[in-house]
Amino acid sequence: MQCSLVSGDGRHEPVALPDGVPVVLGRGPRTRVVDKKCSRTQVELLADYKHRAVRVTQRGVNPTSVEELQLQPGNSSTLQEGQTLWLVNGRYPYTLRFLPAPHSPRRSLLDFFSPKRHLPGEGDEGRPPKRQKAPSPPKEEEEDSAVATKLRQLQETAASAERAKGGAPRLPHGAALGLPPHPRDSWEEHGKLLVFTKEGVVPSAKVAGFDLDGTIITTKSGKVFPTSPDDWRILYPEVPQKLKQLQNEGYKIVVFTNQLGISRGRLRPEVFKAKAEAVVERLGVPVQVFVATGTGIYRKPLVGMWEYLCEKANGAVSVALQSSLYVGDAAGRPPNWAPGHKKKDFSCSDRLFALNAGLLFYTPEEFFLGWATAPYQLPPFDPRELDPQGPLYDPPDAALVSPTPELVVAVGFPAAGKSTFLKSQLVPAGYAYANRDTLGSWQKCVALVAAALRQGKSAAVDNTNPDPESRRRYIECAQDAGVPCRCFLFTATLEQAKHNNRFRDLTASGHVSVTDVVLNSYKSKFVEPSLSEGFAEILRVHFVPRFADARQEALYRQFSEG
Ligand SMILES: Nc1ncnc2c1ncn2[C@@H]1O[C@H](COP(=O)(O)OP(=O)(O)OP(=O)(O)O)[C@@H](O)[C@H]1O
Repeated sequence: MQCSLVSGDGRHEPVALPDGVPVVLGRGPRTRVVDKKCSRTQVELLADYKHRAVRVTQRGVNPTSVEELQLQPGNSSTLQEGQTLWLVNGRYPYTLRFLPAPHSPRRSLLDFFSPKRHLPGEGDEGRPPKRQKAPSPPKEEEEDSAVATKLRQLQETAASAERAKGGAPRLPHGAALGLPPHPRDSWEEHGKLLVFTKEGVVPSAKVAGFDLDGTIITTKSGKVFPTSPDDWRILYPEVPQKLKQLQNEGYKIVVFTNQLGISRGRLRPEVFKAKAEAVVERLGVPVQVFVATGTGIYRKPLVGMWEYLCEKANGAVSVALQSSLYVGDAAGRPPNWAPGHKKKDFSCSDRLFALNAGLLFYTPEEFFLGWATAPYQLPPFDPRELDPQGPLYDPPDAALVSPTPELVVAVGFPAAGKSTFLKSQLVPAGYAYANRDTLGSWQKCVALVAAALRQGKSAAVDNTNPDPESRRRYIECAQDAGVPCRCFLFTATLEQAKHNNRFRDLTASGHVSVTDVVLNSYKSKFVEPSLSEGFAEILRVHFVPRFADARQEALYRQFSEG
């Protein structure tokens, strides 16, 4: 199981709350709270997985609240799923997310952000679910930034004007706050990200995001891929009208599109830019377009484009996750998902992008045509479900480290986590370490291991060792030295290894990226290790997630490929 605290105004990534481990939260880079009224150690949170709740203890001077209940310094209360925690002075809302959800291991994040699925246009003019009412407002505030203070005052004035009119407080839209619309069409480039902002785009707390191909447009030719730059048409006649309606309701309209062809040299950036501008022109509403031109953090389903929007391309207006939405056709729908729709979706990356970001998700047919929710499948490996409290290895009564000399031979997929585990568990206990990637050949590994055993030391071999032949060299080494040889079988699956490999590429550890060919070759060569090969014991080593910091965890917990 996994528990995290989700920022209700999307200020930062969810914070993991391990079972029974106190986590202290307050002002600082982790929460991006700069308000001096919030202590750096404002609250202590203690997750209780058994009861799916979190004990909240106020450590700061100013009040933390759970729903309407204001705490005092040193006081505690229990935060349940569905309730809101306000970090200080009725500001900075958070909700809890436990995964997997009860009775539904595959329940999506959408359920946590919107208890009832809610299609815009269904009898309520597309308004988002009602927001929680904040407890008493802050008395006086000091922010590091005068601009942020001014903006917040404007936002609060706009909200109270709405309240005075008797309506529910509306979320800030730049126009209502007096922010000027974007003055002219512009393109910006940030590494593998292109951003187009149409004249008239205004920042807003409510964002309606859309994929481009297969969602807003399709090909005129009927082919899967466009045959020329002008081979496109609007997918459904309802699209422009629906976007106009969203604009009138105060949504900022944003397109997020993957265009890997640009970095692969198959699509010239100028050609794509001209097409994007023509599509926006045809839609007739101001749109901001984010284009991921290569692999990396900007490519959906990773949320780099979304974060860029929230942090750098929405003026100073904070995006409200619960009131925003995302529409895309890569939704993981199986074959025959609706009459006349025989083909399964080519991927699930749009749905996963929304899941990663914590956004409400709709397919184009659900959103533009009002169709019922279609069935879908998520990928077999779900990085959100890894349990940091899970067992490290089986059988649990085995010793991880031997008090007498031995040889440990690893077996597992590339990127299964072998090096990380052996270096953190065995090397600190004095084991010599042999790895073919660094030494250059298996012969050198054998030599290193033999020398260590001769000196009366233990040793560990960190190679994939998929078959008996690759393992036999080391077993014989141990037999020659008269010490036992154990096998550590890393249980991470192919899908997880692929995810780890992408994570390793993104975190720039200096390791050479492993291709799918290499991963699949391990799978085809793999023969389950057996005691009959000469092993004294076989330990099954599980992947128990451990992260250097919350940012690494936030990245790892995202679905990384559709
Ligand atoms: N317990 C863990 N928690 C979180 N991340 C991990 C853990 N173990 C490994 N990783 C990450 O997974 C990626 C792959 O891990 P590692 O390099 O240890 O795998 P490996 O099996 O040694 O790979 P290779 O055989 O290709 O050398 C790395 O980015 C690493 O940081």
